[in-house]
Amino acid sequence: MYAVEIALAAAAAVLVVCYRILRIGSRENGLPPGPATSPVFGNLLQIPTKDAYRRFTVWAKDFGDIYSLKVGPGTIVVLSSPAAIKEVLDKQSAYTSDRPPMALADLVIDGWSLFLCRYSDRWRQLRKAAQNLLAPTTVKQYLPLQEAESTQLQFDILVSPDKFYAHLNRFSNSFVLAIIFGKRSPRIETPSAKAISAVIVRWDEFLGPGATPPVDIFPILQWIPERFAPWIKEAREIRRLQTAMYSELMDECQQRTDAGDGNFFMADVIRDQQTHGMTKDQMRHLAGAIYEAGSSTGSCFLQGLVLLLATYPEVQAKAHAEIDRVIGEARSPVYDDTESLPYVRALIQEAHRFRTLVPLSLAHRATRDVHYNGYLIPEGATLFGNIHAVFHDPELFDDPETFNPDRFLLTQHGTKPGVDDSNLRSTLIFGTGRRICPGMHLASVSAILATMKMLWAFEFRPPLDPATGQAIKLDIHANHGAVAFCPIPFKCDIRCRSPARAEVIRNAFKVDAASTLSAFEYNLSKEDQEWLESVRAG
Ligand code: HEM
Repeated sequence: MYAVEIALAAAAAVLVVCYRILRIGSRENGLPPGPATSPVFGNLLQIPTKDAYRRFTVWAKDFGDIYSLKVGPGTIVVLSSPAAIKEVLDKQSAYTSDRPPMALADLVIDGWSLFLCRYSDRWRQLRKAAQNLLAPTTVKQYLPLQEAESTQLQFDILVSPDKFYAHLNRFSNSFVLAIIFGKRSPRIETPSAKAISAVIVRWDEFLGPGATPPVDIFPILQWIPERFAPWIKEAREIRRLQTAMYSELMDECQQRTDAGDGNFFMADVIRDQQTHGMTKDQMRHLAGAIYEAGSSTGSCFLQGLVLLLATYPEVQAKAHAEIDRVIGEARSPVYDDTESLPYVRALIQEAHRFRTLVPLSLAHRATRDVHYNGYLIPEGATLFGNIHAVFHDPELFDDPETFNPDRFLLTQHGTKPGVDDSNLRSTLIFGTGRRICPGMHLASVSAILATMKMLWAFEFRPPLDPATGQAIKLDIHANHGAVAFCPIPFKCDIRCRSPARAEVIRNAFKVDAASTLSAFEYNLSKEDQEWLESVRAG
């Protein structure tokens, strides 16, 4: 009899445990609606590891501007309208500015990456230091260097148009490297720049969805023995490579600072080490994170822009016409021309809308219960501001799948005339609340300079099929990258618009840009030096 009671109690206990396990992944009461869940996994298996933002936007159509996804025991809340994003991520940013924990990423950066850092005193410390580099007033000082680097961009594309994709990488990386570490990379083959890019690609892949097991959702996965967990080996290797390359750059900065040289960010950070209260390792992380966040975003945007220009010749023709009318052929555009080129500005806004660079922004995390429209966003929930869904909402934008810069000439945010756009802001592409991109001023200047100069100089066409002579259709939606939406390398038929323009570019690169650029040509390789001497003398 006694044995039967024990057996019944054990069976009941097993049932309760099974019930509890199977309840994992179910949507709790009060959460916003969302797609049906499966036991244990919730919606985890429905979230694609590639281009998840597309599925997120489809779900926004099905479930509205706030919906939830269950990933195991965790909750994701996706906000897909300007009002929801403003209310939750901007206005309540005191409670929605954390980042989700990333145990595996921390094996690489020890929690010291500005863009992945938890909302904490550490983040405030990093952000304050970054502000010194990226505040609008400081950014103005970089204008001569940005002008000169974009002149080199014109020169590089003129000389080897087939390598335009790599030239855009160099342009973006070199400039950010120069303002942080006081050292530019003059060629796409510059050895240090190549090494840094390779590590950044590896790190980006490591952070990509599906690249590593979801240990933050199912902590039990952390106990997988290291010999069966290649991702741990990869984390250690990335950490080793990052440490080696940033330490080398930091050591150079230290030597220059000691020698009284150093009109660049890391020199200031080293000089003010006491004020910033950071160790050498932490300074290295600060510099590395800003470099990683700032270099590839710029090139991804410009590569996407070239893709769009080649695909939409009628848009390109309008931009050319405006530039020709305002600037003419005798000189290349400069930053001060921006105000006189409304169509080019609209083109940049539309490129950001159409190919939203960071479609889901970066994940935020709620640090306390937050409410929106009667729904609960529980403490600990991961939050995504689905910028892509906003920019592709047919209620807001006329024919959103058409690339049409004119919409930004019609209304401030490109929305349909008469639509309430009071919750939109032009900086939405740069994220939200206290975590908004600190590099946005720098990025905006780089984008307009490079766009004006490329349009003035070149015509971009789809590549020709060597066998048929016919234009090859470009895929404007093919992309790679874990966070930023970057076009997969593609070919483009690029031609200088006239011999007179080619001459202006050559002179500007050899004469005007040389003195500005050479101030950042530090400790160059022999090959880099020889190349610079030959192109400047030539
Ligand atoms: C077109 C270019 C760029 C775009 C579209 C962009 C977009 C973004 C977005 C969406 C975020 C996430 C904001 C959030 O969590 O709500 C972000 C964060 C960040 N961006 Fe940018 N960015 C660009 C260029 C840059 C540049 C040039 C730099 C620096 C040189 C930079 C540095 C950062 C940093 C450090 C963060 C992390 C901020 C934090 O977590 O507090 N970005 N960016």
